Parts: sequence; structure tokens; C-alpha cells
Amino acid sequence: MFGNAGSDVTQVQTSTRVPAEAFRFRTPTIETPGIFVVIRWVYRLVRLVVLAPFRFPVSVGLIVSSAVIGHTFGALVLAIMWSVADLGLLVWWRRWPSSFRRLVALRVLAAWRWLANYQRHWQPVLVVAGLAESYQERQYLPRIRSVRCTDWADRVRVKLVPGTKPEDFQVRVDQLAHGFAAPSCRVHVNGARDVTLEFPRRDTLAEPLDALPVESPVDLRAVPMGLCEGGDPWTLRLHGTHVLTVGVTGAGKGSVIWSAIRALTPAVTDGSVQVWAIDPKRMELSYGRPLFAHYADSGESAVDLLEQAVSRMQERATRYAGKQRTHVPSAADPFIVVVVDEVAFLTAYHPDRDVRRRAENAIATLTSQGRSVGVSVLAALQDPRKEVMNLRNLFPDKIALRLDEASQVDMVLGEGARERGANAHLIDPHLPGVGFVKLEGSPVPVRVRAAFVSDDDITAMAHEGRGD
Ligand SMILES: Nc1ncnc2c1ncn2[C@@H]1O[C@H](COP(=O)(O)OP(=O)(O)OP(=O)(O)O)[C@@H](O)[C@H]1O
Repeated sequence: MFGNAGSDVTQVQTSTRVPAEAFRFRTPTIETPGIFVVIRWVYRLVRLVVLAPFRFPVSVGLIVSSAVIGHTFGALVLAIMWSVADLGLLVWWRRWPSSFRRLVALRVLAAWRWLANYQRHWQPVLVVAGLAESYQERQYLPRIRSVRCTDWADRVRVKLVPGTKPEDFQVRVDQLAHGFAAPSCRVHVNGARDVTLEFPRRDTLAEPLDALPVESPVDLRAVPMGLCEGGDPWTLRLHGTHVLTVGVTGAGKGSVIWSAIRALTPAVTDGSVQVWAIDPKRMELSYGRPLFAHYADSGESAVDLLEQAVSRMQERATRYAGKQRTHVPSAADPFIVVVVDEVAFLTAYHPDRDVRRRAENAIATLTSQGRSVGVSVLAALQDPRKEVMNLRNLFPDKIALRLDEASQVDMVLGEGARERGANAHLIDPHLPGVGFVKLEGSPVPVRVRAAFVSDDDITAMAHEGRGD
């Protein structure tokens, strides 16, 4: 049984000395006496029971009152009371669905999501993602303060472990999104040691948006463009800034440009705004030609247009010098928006070096000096790399539609944008017009969708802009 003459296995006598065997030091294991384990469990149970009425007042109230009624009046009375309550909820849901949703459905959903998703997976996800801290062999986890549900997302408010920072979460949004089975995750900082993790449950931007109604008078600091993921309108500032929209071919740059032009139509009609358009592809902007004060579709004419805008800008600057510090749009001094579709055609792809140089100089002059005298540039670009467009930093506001590579996200939206959840390289190709922007006052990029302005809409706008 033990010996096997034919076997290849070498049997080593236990008494044989193993040469050069290394010493191994093991940390001594001291087993916790069972009584301490039991005490800890009892303590946890008591704490849960004592804190439950404060943490879940409605649920605890319902359970306790049901038990009291059932015990005092019997099961039949309890069943009748519950049926009446259910009927009341049904009537509430049918008659006042939005208040029912806000006050009942979303709260119940939040409790369920807290229990079934976040509380259940919190420790493993955070430990594996590297968000648990260890100190003197104890593990410290950030704590869930609350879970709230909106129509489209779960908002998990978290108390950070002292000594950690919100960026620790921001750089792990991918792990958190996958860990809690959400399509994405964004981190909002509320205050000291207080962050909110936003996990979308569905894509509110999945359906295309029709062209938005045109508002008059036009607010040049908040031009309606489309919708933010959270349901708020997406507005874009045009006066006093320059905007660069970047996206691969078919990403929907046209819808961004046309949504902006559409919103300007009443001001174009009354003469307080002029749109100067450069359309190298001759497909995108030519449809709305009557709306434009100037239009160019070749390299030379585009450069002439840009240099004319520079002269107009400089003339204004000379006139304003010492008298006026800001521009107020009027028919005499209209706000000029220079729209450039595929700006790289002028700055990188045009075969004539002189055209490229002049275009680059003119765009650099307009973007660096035009803000305060009422000249803005709204440009579209496919490839954001420096070799193609080294002027992108002169555009204070940028929009990242679908991009080719992850590395391009930070090129467009600034360092750290991708870490904060702006996954523009992962935008579904079937969602043109979807992109990420940074709104004023917040470093967290917001997912948006531009409204789609159809050819018919453009024709109608062109009639209106011409005053037909
Ligand atoms: N906001 C939008 N909503 C729905 N569909 C859109 C939207 N924007 C664009 N599309 C659709 O996607 C197609 C491509 O859009 P668009 O031409 O604007 O892309 P682009 O980024 O300008 O591409 P290119 O650089 O090749 O011109 C359009 O023909 C249109 O059908």
C-alpha cells in the first residue's frame, strides 16, 4: 500500500534534513473567544433595533402600528385597514401620479435599491475598488448616508473616511459603475467628507429631440440647445465666449451648430446678431444661407471672411477704447458669431500653406480678443489632436461629442474630465448629438443631447431670417 517499487515518486523520509531551508516567521494567530463574537453580534442587533425607528421611520411605524392593530382588534380588522390603505394608494396613483411618484414610488424604490444593491454590495465593491482604508489592522469604509432615486438615476450620498478625498472616488468611477451594475457613475462633491455618487438607471437621452421652440427675446448667455441627462434644459453661452464642438464624423456636430443658429433666429431677424458662416464641406450650412450675413465655402473666401471679422473686431476695439468695456448687441453693433464647420480644413488640411497660416492667425486673433467686443467663434472639429488644431485652448467652452479615443476626452474637456465620468469615447454611435459639456461653476462634466434641427426646420428658419 505504501511502497510502490515501480513508482517514479521519490519518497522523502521525514527525518531527512532539507538543506538551506529558510526560516519562516508567522504572525501568531490568537483566536477570539466565542463570547466576544456573540457579544458583538448582540450589540449589532440591539443597535439596529434602537436605530431602526430613526433610520426607517415610515417602515417601522407601519410594522408597529399593524402589529398593535392586529393584536388589539384581530387579523380581520387589520386586513380591512390594509385593503383600505391600498385602495387609497391606488386612487392617489391614478389621480395625482406625479406626487405619488415623488412621495411614494421613488422612496420605496430608493429603499429597495439601498437594500438590494448598494448596502448589499457596498463592502466588496469598495474593498476591491481600493476605496477601503486600513489603519492599525482595522478596515474603514466610507459610509452610505442616504440613497435617493430620481426619475432616471440613483443618488447615493456618502460620508468619506477622514483623510481620504473625493478624487479617490472620481478616479474609480468605472469600477463603481460596474460594481453596482450601472451604465456610468458620476461624483458630485457636496462639502467636506460629503460626496454624492450618481448612478443612472436608464438613458434619458436615448430618444432624439426635435428642434426646440424658438424663444424671443434671445438670451445670448443661455441659448437653448437641448437637454441635460438629469432632465434640465441644456443652454449654451455664446456672448462673451468661444465654443469648440469636437466629435468624429457623424457624431452630430451639425445639430449643435444648427441648434445654436436656430435659437439666434429672432435676433438675426431684428439685426442684433449676425452669423458669418464658413462651410468647407458645402453640405452643412449651405441650406440656411439666407440666414448668414457672410458665407464662404472655399479656402480663400473663408480666410477673407475671417480677416474681415478681425478688421471689424479691431475697428470696434478702437472705437470702444477708453469709452466702453463691454459689448451690448444692437442693430448698429451686432453680436457677430463666426461659425466654422470643420475648422481643421483651414488650419491643417488645406493644401495652400499661406491659407493655413492666415486662417490660423485670424482664428487666434478672434478667439483671443473678440470676447469683449461682441465677436464669437463657434467651431466644429473632428480630430482634437494638437497637430490638427493647436488653437483649441483658445476656446473657453468645449463640447465633446463621440470621440475616437479615451485620451481625446481630456484634450477636449480638460484634464481629469474622463476620470470624472465624461466617457465621450464610449458614446453609442446610434446616439448622434449626445456629448459631454462642463457647465459653468462645476468641474463635473454633464451628459447632454443637442436637439435635431431638420432640413425643413432650417428652411423655415431661413424664411424667417430673411423676413419672408
Ligand atoms: N441631435 C441629433 N439627434 C438625432 N439625430 C442626429 C442628431 N444630430 C445628428 N443626427 C443624425 O446624425 C447624422 C450625422 O450628423 P451630423 O452630420 O450632424 O454629424 P457631423 O458630426 O457633423 O458629421 P460630419 O463631421 O461628417 O459632418 C445626421 O444626418 C442626422 O441624421
